[in-house]
Amino acid sequence: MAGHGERGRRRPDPGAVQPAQRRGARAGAARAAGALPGDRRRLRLLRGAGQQPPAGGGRPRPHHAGAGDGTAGHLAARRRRLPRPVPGPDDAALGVAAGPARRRSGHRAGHPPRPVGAGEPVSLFAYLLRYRRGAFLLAIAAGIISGGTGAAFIAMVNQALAADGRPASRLIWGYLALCLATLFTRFISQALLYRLSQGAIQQLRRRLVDGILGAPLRAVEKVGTARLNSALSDDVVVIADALPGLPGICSGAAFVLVAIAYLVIVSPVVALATGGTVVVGVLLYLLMSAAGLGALKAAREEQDVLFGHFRSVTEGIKELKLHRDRRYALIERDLATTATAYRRHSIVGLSVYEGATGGGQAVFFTFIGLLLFAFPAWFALTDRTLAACVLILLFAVSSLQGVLVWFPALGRAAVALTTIEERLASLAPGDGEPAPGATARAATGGGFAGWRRIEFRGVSHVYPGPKGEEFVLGPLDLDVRRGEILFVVGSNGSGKTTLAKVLTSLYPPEQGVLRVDGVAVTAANREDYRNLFSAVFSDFHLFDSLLGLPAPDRTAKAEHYLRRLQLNHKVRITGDRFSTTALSLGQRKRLALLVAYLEDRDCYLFDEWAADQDPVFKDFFYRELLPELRDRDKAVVVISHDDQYFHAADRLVRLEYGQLSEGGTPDGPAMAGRPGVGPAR
Ligand SMILES: Nc1ncnc2c1ncn2[C@@H]1O[C@H](COP(=O)(O)OP(=O)(O)OP(=O)(O)O)[C@@H](O)[C@H]1O
Repeated sequence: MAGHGERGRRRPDPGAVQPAQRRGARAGAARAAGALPGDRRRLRLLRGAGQQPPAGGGRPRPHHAGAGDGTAGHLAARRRRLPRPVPGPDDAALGVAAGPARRRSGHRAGHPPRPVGAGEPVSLFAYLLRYRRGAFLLAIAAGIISGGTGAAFIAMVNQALAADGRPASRLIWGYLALCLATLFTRFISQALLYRLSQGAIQQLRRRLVDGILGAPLRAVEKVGTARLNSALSDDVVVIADALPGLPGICSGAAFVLVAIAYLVIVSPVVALATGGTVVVGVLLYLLMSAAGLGALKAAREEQDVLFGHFRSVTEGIKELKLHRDRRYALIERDLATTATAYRRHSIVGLSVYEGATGGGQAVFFTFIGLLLFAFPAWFALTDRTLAACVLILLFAVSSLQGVLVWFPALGRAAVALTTIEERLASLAPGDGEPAPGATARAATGGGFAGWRRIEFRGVSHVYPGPKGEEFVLGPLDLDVRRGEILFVVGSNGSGKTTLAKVLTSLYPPEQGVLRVDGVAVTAANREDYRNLFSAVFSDFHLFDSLLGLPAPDRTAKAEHYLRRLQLNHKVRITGDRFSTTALSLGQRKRLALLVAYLEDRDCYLFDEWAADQDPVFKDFFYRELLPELRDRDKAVVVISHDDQYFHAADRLVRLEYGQLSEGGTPDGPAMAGRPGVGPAR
């Protein structure tokens, strides 16, 4: 889009994103922690079988680190510039806190957690607690009981071993009851936590989708699709991968606690020493894992950069195949550098986590050694007490191992959650942006039925640019009328597409007013206003079905237009689905035009639609299709570089450097000598 239009009106932008910030933002995306293929397969199998990895031996899937995108200050600064939304009734109902990341959502599965500050880590436990406090506490309680019964089970084994002669029937029945209680509570805890965590994942995805759809287009453009895709697909998966660890963590921790409690009965001095050892082990673990978390965050920051390179590989495959040096530079320099940095941070992060886990275990084994070899000399412990203590501690260590092994996955999940919260925070809901679930009245164009004229008065839009410069569209005065074909022409980068986005109110005017028959377009009626338009932008997206179009006679109409657009030999419509969208660019644009026809809105906007059509169809478009729409009393706005068809316009306006030329009279060089181009009517 860069063109000499950029040289247009520039002025310093105090809030402009500076190059350093941009670099930070780019660098501030990432994934960490490379997965071991064997581990992935194993965990998938376990999950498929509805199991969790075995305590102690089970290893969570090492996946990606999640983390802040490394642009905490940048995001925080951006958030500060964004308007603070006013809490809506939905929010109150959902218990959503007012704040930058507050969502308006019809999704009722629990309360979206409060937004967090940039970089503030969000633990999975805290997230689930805020998501469904009651259910989560219940699941934790069941996990604790399950762990507790496990420890009681050990106590009973110990008693049975210590019993002289035949064990009492009370012990046998107690043993059976404990077996059942352990199995039952473990199942309940796991089932509850799986249910809860899957709901939380669904809600997280929904919050992201709602966040994207509820944010102003500019905010979404600024965050960038690569980062949003990475959050939607990758970060959510990282979190999902850590969730199966929760039941085992709860029961394992409970096991250790109950084991210590039992030790109090067996030997208070050993229990006290064990408690002290646990505190030392946990402190050591926390100290070491903090360093690991830092490395995982750094790896997560590399992830978005890496994803950007992957996108270059898939989307730029033709250019890369045709140019050896470019391919070499991308693969061997950019991609390799980022991949190496990502791998280095991941290895450091995961190794430190593993080291922390090993450190915790080492502390325990040292303690067991002390117990075996030093305690008998220091304290009066019988052989039987010593054996009982060692047995309990060995089980406790194995249980602890099962807990600690999940901690790297929890660390990555915390980083991923933080990243998602940061993305959501930078997608603050826009004033007048629709609640994503809203449909009905808006789809009909609502309050503007029977309108005749759209007016721009002093409308402007500013893109912050590099080095504090910016592109300014406007201030513009312009009318768009029904039953009229309006051409918007101008050189590359002069602001035509930007004007189209302002006209459709995808960019609400930053200054000036947009009116329909004298009624100002505001946040309250913006959704109705947008639904006046059918648009085919130059970077249009073609859905593979007639998504959202009313069913009555839809297929018959679609088939009619397929014939008119000469697509009937390529595409069929079954139900509401196109048989294919694997078409040439020109054909895809025709299919997008078909969808626009079926929408049957009052105002049609075509952004360089004909640019990819063959001469015959181009002629058909300008000479037949456009006049037909006008005759159906549609307002038709055509952005075009096809100067040989400018005569098809009823009125033509020219944009240069973001400014409309006087009166919209076509008098530029491209118009010289063209017939049929006249002044504004
Ligand atoms: N998302 C964006 N963020 C920042 N600047 C942008 C963005 N989109 C466009 N611009 C800048 O705004 C100016 C106008 O762009 P626009 O796409 O409106 O031009 P155009 O007239 O449609 O160009 P073309 O004829 O090449 O399609 C350009 O200088 C471009 O660099």
